[in-house]
Amino acid sequence: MMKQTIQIFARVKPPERKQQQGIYSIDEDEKAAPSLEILLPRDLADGFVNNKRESYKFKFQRIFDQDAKQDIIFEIIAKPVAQSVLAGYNGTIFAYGQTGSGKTFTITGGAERYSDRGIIPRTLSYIFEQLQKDSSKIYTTHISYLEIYNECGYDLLDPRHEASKLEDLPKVTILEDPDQHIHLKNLSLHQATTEEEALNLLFLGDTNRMIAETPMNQASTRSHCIFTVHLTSKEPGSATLRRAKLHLVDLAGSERVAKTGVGGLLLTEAKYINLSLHYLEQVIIALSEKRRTHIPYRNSLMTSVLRDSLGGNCVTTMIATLSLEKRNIDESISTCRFAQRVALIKNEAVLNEEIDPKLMITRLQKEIADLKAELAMATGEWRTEALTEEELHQLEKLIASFLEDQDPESRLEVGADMRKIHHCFHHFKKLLNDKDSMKNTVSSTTTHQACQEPLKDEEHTKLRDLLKQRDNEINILVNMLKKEKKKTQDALLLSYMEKSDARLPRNSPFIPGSPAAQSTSVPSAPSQAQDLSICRHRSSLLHRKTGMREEMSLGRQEAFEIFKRDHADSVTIDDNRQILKQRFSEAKALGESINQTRSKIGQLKDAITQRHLQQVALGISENMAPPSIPDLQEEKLRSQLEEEKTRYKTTFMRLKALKVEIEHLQLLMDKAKVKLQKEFEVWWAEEATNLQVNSPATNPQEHLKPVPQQDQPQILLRKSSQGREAKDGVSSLDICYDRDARRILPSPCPSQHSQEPSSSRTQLQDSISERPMSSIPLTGDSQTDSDILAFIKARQNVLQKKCLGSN
Ligand SMILES: Nc1ncnc2c1ncn2[C@@H]1O[C@H](COP(=O)(O)OP(=O)(O)OP(=O)(O)O)[C@@H](O)[C@H]1O
Repeated sequence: MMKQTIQIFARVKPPERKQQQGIYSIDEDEKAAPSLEILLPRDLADGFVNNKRESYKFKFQRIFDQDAKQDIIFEIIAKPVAQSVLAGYNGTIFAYGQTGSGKTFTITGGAERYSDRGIIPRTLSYIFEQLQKDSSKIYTTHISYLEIYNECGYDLLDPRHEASKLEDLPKVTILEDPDQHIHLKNLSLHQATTEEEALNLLFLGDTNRMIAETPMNQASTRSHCIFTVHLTSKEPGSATLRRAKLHLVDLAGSERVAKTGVGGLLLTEAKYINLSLHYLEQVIIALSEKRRTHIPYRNSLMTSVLRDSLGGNCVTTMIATLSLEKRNIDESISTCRFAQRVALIKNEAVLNEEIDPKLMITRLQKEIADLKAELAMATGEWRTEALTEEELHQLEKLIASFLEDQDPESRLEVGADMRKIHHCFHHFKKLLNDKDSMKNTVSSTTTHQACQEPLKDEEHTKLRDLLKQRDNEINILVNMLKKEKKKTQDALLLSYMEKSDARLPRNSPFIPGSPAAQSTSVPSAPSQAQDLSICRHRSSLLHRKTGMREEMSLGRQEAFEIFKRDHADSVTIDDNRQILKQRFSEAKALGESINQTRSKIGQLKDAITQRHLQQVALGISENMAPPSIPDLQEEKLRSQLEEEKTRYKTTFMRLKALKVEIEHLQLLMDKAKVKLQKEFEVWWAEEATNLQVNSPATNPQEHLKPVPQQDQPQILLRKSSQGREAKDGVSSLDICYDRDARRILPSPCPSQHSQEPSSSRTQLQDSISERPMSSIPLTGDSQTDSDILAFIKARQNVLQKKCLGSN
């Protein structure tokens, strides 16, 4: 049992603006625990009713200042909890703090850089690495991802997320068994056999969360997310199962309704925006007060789910995230106060062991059968019916293994069944008789041989050499067999890589035929299948949920391209694309180096075998026994072989790590793309509605009105995919909503995108950019019209920005 209070850590986020001096200080010198002192600026301190304090001091297990990197956070905070979980204890890490203080950054990680990955991906990586190392147990890992929004639970990994709105999905509800254990109905568990599979599940959940969010409902700041790793372990042959859960929790923003600031009531009476957090606070208060017996866990879904983590069977850690700027001082003090209360809560973590019911039943059945037989013997009621075929077969097997067993202490256990005991005696009698008759035959043969001439010494040596030669041949054959086996494994791996990495760029080091593909270990068949299905699921999700670019009309695609180019995230996507390219070429180089090392190893092995054969052959031809000291040249070859093997191992590990990084970067890029496309869809819908409402041309009659030639930018709608012809009155080709649009539409100011100056084009562009939207003739087809308007708007926005930028 591990008795421990909840560990509390603080992490200060780097400021968005220039650092304000003197708002806080960290005292690391204090021996027991470092302390964080928050200093109230004079103007704020005066505002606190009945409170002239100018500073507040809080103790934490450890305080991480602004420059603390994600790897340190993992090492100090998450790794010990992960280690407890691997040992069979439950673990929880939760981040608590106001909106924007860095909870998601700490728990999941930043969306930009690989080095920014947070506690979840790093913990997954660590856990799978440890599982791989430990062959003494059989482990099974499952993942679940729960979101609690407005006191309702949603399964972020529910495949129906694709097709349904959040509200339409079945809610996750609590079931409590008679032992007061909590079970969650409608929360799916997904097996993950590798780190990559687990990361894909994390990505799926995050994407589902992002997609369900609307501008009206910024769920990410108001919802709680609980990513859980369920780990089961068992020693081979044992009936005892160990189950442990690791909850990684990103809570909603902890800000309060009454952000009174100077006004006063703050810190004591202010109410949480979030009901679940309010109930969480009540549970924490109840737990931290010694005399309280009733803890109101049942009040909310979140406190019910986290029941074990708070005052129960769990190793729990809290990270207080702080955005220590002047405007956030009140919230920061609240967060620290909350943490101090949490630190008083004692948990008792126990190993969660249970007996595998199937194995237990078999064991008990056997025990019952044995006891029945013993009873029958004791009461003299022997069973008289003949042993069945199956029973006889089992008995023969038992006898055979008993006879084969070299251990003199071994026993033949047949239970208290006289029929079986009799059968054993019969068997042994028969064996004894057979042995006697064999002895007679053998002794007559040996007498006959003894009469023959004794074998000559020379013949002995020859036979011995022949034996050695055969040994060598066998060795060579075994090596050949090993090589063939390796080739088959490589072929399997290639086909796996071919499927799973079909989305990697052409120069991917993991594509079939590339060196790296031949050197990675072969994943198990079920894992491949699941992996592939997750990848497919991920990309289909990307397309379906975000309006699918291939389904966009051409105008909309064009507008999307402009929107994308102008979006702040496009820089991140481009940066990551560059890094990804670099990583690919690094991986390619590593793959090539691995391939070279592999062939070198093969050559060295061949050379060693040859050298060995030569030595043996020499011995045979010169009729000499092989030398007892090792051959020097062979020794040299062997040490070279060892060096190459070490090089192979190191390069292979580097390639493996690089592959994880590449996968992660791809996930980040996918995520950024989903976000971008989602934002575009929102913008598009808004713009189309606004423009259609404002534009007189939305009147179906309006577009038929003749427009004076000189006033009118003439528009040709060439929807090539539909083969639709240009409409009357809008027939000359000035603006074209196809792939050539950017070539035909010039910018009003010189830009990188339009390098061909043309006076007529400039005129045209001027007329478009200056013209109110309402004067642009439309087609009457609402879909097409919204394409036109949104496109022109997007284009104008970009052009205006560019002009501003260049002026
Ligand atoms: N330690 C840090 N280093 C660098 N950037 C950080 C750090 N912490 C947070 N950020 C950045 O600050 C912004 C807000 O952080 P984050 O989204 O993690 O806050 P949050 O507390 O989860 O907010 P919410 O309650 O809205 O979910 C993000 O852009 C994030 O990348």
